[in-house]
Amino acid sequence: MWHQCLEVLRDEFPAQQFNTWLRPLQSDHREGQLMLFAPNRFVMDWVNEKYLRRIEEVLKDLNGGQAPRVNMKVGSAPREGEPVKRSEAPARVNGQVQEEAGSRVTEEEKGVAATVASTPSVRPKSDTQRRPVQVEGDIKHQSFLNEGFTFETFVEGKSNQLARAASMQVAENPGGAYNPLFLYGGVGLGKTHLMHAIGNEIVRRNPKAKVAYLRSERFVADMVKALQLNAINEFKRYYRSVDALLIDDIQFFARKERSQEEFFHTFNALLEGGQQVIVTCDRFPKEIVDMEERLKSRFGWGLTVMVEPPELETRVAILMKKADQANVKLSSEAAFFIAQKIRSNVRELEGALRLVIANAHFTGSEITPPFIRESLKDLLALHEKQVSIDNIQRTVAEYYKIKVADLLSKRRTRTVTRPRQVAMALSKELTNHSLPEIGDAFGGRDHTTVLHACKKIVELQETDPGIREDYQNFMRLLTT
Ligand SMILES: Nc1ncnc2c1ncn2[C@@H]1O[C@H](COP(=O)(O)OP(=O)(O)OP(=O)(O)O)[C@@H](O)[C@H]1O
Repeated sequence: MWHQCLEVLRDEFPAQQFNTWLRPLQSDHREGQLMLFAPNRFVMDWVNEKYLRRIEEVLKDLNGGQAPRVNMKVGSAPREGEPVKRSEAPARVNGQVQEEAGSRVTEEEKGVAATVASTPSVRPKSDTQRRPVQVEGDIKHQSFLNEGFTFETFVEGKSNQLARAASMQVAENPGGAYNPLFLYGGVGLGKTHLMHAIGNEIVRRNPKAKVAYLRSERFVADMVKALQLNAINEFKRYYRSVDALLIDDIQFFARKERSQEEFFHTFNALLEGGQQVIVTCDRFPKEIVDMEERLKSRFGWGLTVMVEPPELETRVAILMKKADQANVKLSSEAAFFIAQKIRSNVRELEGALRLVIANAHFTGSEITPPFIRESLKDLLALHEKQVSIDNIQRTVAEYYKIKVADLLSKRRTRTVTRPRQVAMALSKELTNHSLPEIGDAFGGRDHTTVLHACKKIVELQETDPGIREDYQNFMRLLTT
């Protein structure tokens, strides 16, 4: 019955919502009671609040008007014949992990140390006001939280609602239920902003809290330096002494084996001590290549949330807010015009607004759509040249003489699946969208389906000259 219920809900809710909240639920039906298992508390609370009523209604319909009792729990469903038990609570980590000599520092790690060490401190991404975080310990470097990156300055929209809510929860209860918090998504979408917002909020609530923010390069550089100076114990002590460790752009640890190992132990020690860990990454943990499995799986213990590209209304709201912060009057017509043209990410959106404001300032002009068009001429020309998933779908459908709707449909006949896989592989190669975003754009498919399609097409290009030729044709059609 739960599977039937899911089928009904799948048609009712947008794919993103369905995949985030409903699909991960597992069920166990016994003695007139349906137990739903959520992967973590956050999902459970959200489903309880937003979807449970509808779930009960659907179940009632499916059950001939009689509603089964529905309860929710954190954990996973017991297998056939197994008693119901609470599981999934992260197995506690042994803080006293045996730290053998382990991996050696790679040449790449040494290279990072050479470049990062020459910078005096961790540089925040923006030049706005910055505040040193209280840090102690023997490693004397500064780490900064950007004071301008707060929850108040973060504009909420559908695309970041969940990430914002989760971040807020962590800020209110660091080291609590959502540890670690893993924020992921494409470039310039606000992950760093949210991470700083959490740090700022933790310090606001508890001025004594020790919060360390750093990009992963800094961690690598500090570690290499500590090893060179025979000060690895100080390094460990420092990183393990913080109340919250915020590490930005963790994908940078790929191939840096010694850093991964060191981070793994730090991570375990912090979780064990009830200290909060927050990590950002440009992709879903399982998709990070050249990263140890044990580290990737540990990322998934707390809460993993995606920040998506903002939809039009959110882009407009962000522009209005940024203009307001800069004390510039921006009409909603002008904001709408920019938001419609710049769809890639918030950083570019901000850049475009800055350019328009500077131009208006120098020329004394009013910010109108024609003025914006002129100011952003070069940027817009570049955007128009970029390949979109939409464009890829249209081109592929036309080439194979099928409909775009077929590519997005659930149909699994060969005439449709192969073109669909080709279109997915092209989307991965030619656009900046992540695997989950591409999956979404193909009728709400899972990111693993996209990954499989990409691998399949690489394989086929080796073995099937027809596919190889098609793929090369598409590359030509789409990029010239
Ligand atoms: N929802 C939002 N409201 C207000 N500002 C935002 C929002 N999202 C992003 N920004 C702004 O966009 C800029 C880029 O955001 P940020 O640096 O946090 O992106 P990111 O996801 O960490 O990118 P990267 O992956 O490149 O590190 C920042 O100036 C940030 O303030």
